[in-house]
Amino acid sequence: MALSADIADKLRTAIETRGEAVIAVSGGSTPKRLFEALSNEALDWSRVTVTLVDERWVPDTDERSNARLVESLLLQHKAADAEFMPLYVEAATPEAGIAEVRARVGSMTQPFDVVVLGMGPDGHTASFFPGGDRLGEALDLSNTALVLPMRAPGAGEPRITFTLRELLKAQTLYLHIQGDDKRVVLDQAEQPDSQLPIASVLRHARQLDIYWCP
Ligand SMILES: O=C1O[C@H](COP(=O)(O)O)[C@@H](O)[C@H](O)[C@H]1O
Repeated sequence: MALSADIADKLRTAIETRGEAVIAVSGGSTPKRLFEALSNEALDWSRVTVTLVDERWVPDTDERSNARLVESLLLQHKAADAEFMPLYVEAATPEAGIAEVRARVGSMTQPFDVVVLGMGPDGHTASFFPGGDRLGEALDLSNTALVLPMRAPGAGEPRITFTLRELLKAQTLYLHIQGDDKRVVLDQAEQPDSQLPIASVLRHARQLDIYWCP
């Protein structure tokens, strides 16, 4: 509830200042209650664009789709008027669809006003997975690509993900995690020699607000 209220404030401020707001959210299981709360926040959702920080390469008819989660829980109630920019396009692989996705995400106002990252128990965030085939590229702060395909042993499907450089540009960056196990992973990531992907966010973020709940 606190994170939802905080995000809503940031979106309202962006709308007052620029006439629009852009938010990139994570998928997975953690954001469900956040999305339900956020979808009931009073603000001019018709001026808000919602996208994802990463996506599993499946259509939104698939239960694993992050877009499906956003559509079913966030783009409801007061937030039903928001515009959604999904990262999946109809192509057999993320490599085949990347040009279309790049054109789509390039049309959004950047930097984003709000980015909400999650974190998996393996220390991945967005689709920056340990052992990912393009992990180095995705975390390289000199890489100007907006999005990249990603494949990793622990990822299940092929993925598409915004790069770290793009996500760190956000006006407000949040990390949203739940449970004692993830708190332990976060503690590990805070060690100076940590190789966990989330450690790159902790090291390089100008500002990061961490929201944790049991
Ligand atoms: O696969 C993904 O996992 C992470 C973490 O998800 P959770 O189920 O542990 O909350 C998520 O942040 C990311 O967006 C998603 O694609």
